[in-house]
Amino acid sequence: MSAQSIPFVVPVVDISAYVRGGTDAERAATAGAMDRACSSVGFIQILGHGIPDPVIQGLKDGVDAFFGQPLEAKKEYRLPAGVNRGYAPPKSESLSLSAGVESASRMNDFFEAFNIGSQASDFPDLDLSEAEYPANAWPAVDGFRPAIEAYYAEAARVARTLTRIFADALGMPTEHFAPLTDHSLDVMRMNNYALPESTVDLDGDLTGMGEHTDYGIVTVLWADQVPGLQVVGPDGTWHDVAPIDGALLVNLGDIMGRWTNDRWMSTLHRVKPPIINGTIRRRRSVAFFHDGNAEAVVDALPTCVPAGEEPHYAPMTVIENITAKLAGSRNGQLYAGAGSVAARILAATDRAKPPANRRGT
Ligand SMILES: O=C(O)CCC(=O)C(=O)O
Ligand SMILES: [Fe+2]
Repeated sequence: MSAQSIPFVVPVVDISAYVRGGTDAERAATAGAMDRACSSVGFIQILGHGIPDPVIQGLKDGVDAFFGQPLEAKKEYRLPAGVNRGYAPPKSESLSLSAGVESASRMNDFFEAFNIGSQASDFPDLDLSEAEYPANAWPAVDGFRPAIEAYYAEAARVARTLTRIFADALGMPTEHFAPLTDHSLDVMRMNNYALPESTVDLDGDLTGMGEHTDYGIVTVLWADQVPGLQVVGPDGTWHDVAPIDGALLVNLGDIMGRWTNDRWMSTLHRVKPPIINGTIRRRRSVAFFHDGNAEAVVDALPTCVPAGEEPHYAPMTVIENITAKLAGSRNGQLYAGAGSVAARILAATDRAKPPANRRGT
């Protein structure tokens, strides 16, 4: 069967054997399913994550309360460029630049976002840099902080559980990633895709969030079921993806690609929310990026480099990779080192366009 004729499915993996505890055989089955999912699609629907429904409801309510404020109120929570915290208004980022690809219209991603993450003060015993682990800026919105912190703690737990499954799936000791992620640079980005009616220019190059790969180890994504998220499948074309009931989406970031020497790949994705009767259908998502300790060196795992072969990438620290990617998305500097990510975007884009010389067929 050719790659073109394989139907695109995002595999579903139930991780309860690791969340609630299971037998060795159950955990081995989960790790095997994870390996197949990560080697083929790089996006996974996970069930059995154990996040209580009220925590997810609190997250949705908090996101609605924050983004429901007037733009001017939200802008109070804007932090200086380069600080990955606080409010990011629409059109302040261009994700495709992070991946080393020029977008047709720079800084045209219309999502607005609010970011929180791990702070130096969370680790008083370590001498962490405030620049790398900046302090959060909490908005004065009733109930927002406790609700968002409750979900953040759950997402962090799920991300760490995933790294244990990954270690088993890759033939490494289960706790291999623990010392590399004990003060992980984690960021949680709450995304709101909406534009006031009067600002929607349907002739423009309207992008919810430009094509990109995530930067870190793994992303745990809560999203509502409004369509918009698209993922490049093994056939090189874009496919719509929405979470099934009760599931979180999980996708691998570039660091996992480096650790696994491309046995697993960070998967390209973008967001194009539907436009119905001239208005954008509002869509929300919350991405928890688990990126690893800033100074952790990312070098191919020994189980992922066949005997006699060289690793595909030179060692790099977590912070070096994240800094280069953020310079792309935030400051408009093309990340020339994005390598295979840029090549994959260009290939996917080309395939999606009709051939130039085809007319009227
Ligand atoms: O909105 C989504 O579903 C995806 C968001 C995303 O890709 C990101 O924040 O990196
Ligand atoms: Fe993403």
